[in-house]
Amino acid sequence: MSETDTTDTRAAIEGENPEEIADIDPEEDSDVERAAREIPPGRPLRVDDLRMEFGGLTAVDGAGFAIEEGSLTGLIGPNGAGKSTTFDCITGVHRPTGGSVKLHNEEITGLQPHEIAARGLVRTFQITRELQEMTVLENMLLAPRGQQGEALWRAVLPGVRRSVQAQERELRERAWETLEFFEIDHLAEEYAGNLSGGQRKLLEMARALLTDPEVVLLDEPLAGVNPTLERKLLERIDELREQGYTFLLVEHDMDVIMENCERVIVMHQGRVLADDAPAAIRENEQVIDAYLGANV
Ligand SMILES: Nc1ncnc2c1ncn2[C@@H]1O[C@H](COP(=O)(O)OP(=O)(O)OP(=O)(O)O)[C@@H](O)[C@H]1O
Repeated sequence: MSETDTTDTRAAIEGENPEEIADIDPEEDSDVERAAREIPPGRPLRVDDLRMEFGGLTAVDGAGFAIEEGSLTGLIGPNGAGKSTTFDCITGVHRPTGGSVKLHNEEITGLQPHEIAARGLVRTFQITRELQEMTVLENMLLAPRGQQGEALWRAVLPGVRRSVQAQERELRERAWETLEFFEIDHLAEEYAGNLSGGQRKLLEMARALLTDPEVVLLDEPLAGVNPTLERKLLERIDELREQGYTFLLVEHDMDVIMENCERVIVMHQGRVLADDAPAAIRENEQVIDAYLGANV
């Protein structure tokens, strides 16, 4: 392998051109290439050559990117570009038909959503009709998966009961702390269905964070949120980033993306068209042609 090849491989790994990663044949790897493809410690989430086909339709067509720890990265693209399907493949809602998703270098491709959540990657979910009939606090207590308390039989075993009770207590404390963090603790006894659109978005975020994730995928968290709550939500995201949480955000509001994300990934027809800082994205001719046009 020539020095130029090595440089190109490293450039691809550093995220300068993630699409190049798909061109590397794993069978042909040297030790140097294999070592270089390990996720650097600062990149908890990595997607390589991701594909998702529904019958004859290719929704995701070899998408690849890596996300920096503690970052807020935007994922944008025109309708049907494959953003939601990419989220669904990362979080285990769909089993991708090709490619790989790694969390801290661990292969999580094709795992169930609760298995992925247990490893530290979650997404926000809309509060369903069923959850709307529960209080905010009940919504919080239902959120974490894989808690010992879920396995009821454990509670009847001697010795385990105490640990279940301790875990329940801890969960309640954490639920209250999280509600306070999002300033919706005063709504704890309110039915989720009575919350405003913005308050519901805060609850969705609070629920996701209760599992203590490292990486959080946000699917349009600001849709229908008034400017005051929008500011509050973005401030909370900033604080959480300082604590090391990592966010990947799908959002149609281009101002929010451009003003708050340090990096923007643009998808088009199932592929990554561009992956750069907002200022560079604004000026990228391909992006303007494919998507932004009059939006910037
Ligand atoms: N379950 C499914 N079965 C069949 N086709 C699907 C399915 N989910 C998505 N698609 C198709 O895959 C393509 C990508 O859709 P996707 O929802 O991922 O795009 P998107 O970028 O999130 O779009 P939007 O911004 O409109 O939400 C679309 O053509 C869509 O119709």
